[in-house]
Amino acid sequence: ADPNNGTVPTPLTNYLDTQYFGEISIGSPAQMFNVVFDTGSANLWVPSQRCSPFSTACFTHNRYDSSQSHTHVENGTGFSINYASGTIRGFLSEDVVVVGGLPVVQVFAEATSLSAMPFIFAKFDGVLGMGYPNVAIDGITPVFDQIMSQHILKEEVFSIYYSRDPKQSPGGELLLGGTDPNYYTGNFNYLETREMGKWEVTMKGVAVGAEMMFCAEGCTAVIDTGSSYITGPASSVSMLMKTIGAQLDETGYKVNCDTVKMLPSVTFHLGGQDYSLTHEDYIIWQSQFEGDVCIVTFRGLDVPPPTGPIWILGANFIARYYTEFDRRNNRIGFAAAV
Ligand SMILES: CCN(C(=O)c1cnc(C)nc1NCc1ccco1)[C@H]1CCCNC1
Repeated sequence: ADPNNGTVPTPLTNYLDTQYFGEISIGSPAQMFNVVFDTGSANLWVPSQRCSPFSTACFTHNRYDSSQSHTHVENGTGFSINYASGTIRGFLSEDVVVVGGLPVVQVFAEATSLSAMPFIFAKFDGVLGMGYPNVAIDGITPVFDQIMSQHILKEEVFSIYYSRDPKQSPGGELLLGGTDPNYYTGNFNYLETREMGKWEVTMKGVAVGAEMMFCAEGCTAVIDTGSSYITGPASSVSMLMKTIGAQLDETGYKVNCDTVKMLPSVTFHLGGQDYSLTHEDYIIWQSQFEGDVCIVTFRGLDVPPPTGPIWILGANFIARYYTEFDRRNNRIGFAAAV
């Protein structure tokens, strides 16, 4: 009998409340990798043993060596993926991938070049896309679709918990097949995904304090478990930051730590519900030797049409609102995280 009754948990590591990743294995014998479970993309990639020695981001991470795996199947098709934040190039391979103890035969990309920015800062090795198949590059069937076709999950959903306390262990949980009552309270509120095949919803407004400031006529919000921050159109975010007195420097927005307690909440109107973040949720307070630094976890990002303009709700939002991604009903559920 299945001890997890049709659900499969994977504990996640929380790195500074900005990177959350879990362990998978690829190949036989198992080669271990830390990956981000990313609803903002739909492909699996890990660094390759064959990556160029000049790719700093490559040799500082675990690399897949196909010559050491007797279940490896050659493919060789070219692969490249461009995130707003960086580029990955490589080629396709097939091997046994194990997620939460579940083996699937999976086509994935061996990355032979990773842009130094941002991947030299990555504590994870690769990315496991949890997006829909129609956004998968090279038309590859994503890992979660492979798992669904095994008909072992109680429900065709997966849920994500991100801890806000860097000292808490585990720092989060991916649960395939259901939701985990240990990590949320109250009921779920559901939103239909806006467009088939993307983890995005229609947002009805963004308020600062009690005042509606953006997206009053409606806009798109992507729920991206692989993004650290909340991003919005650069002009809107810069107005929002001015309202809370934040200054932009080369690493992002910061506020004077003395003002943090008085900062207003920022509220996202989604599906008839208000999802508010307080300063506890959107400020990362770092004590550094030259004094405390208070980072605002919002970033300006202009995504070009037709995809943009969009808001991206990332880890800081998910840490406050436990999120269920429902492939059966094409909807996203939010509940208050514990
Ligand atoms: C993974 C690539 N992503 C990042 O935003 C990103 C980049 N570089 C670093 C160093 N970290 C990132 N995310 C850390 C993280 C883990 C969980 C929450 O945030 C995005 C690209 C767009 C699709 N969605 C994912």
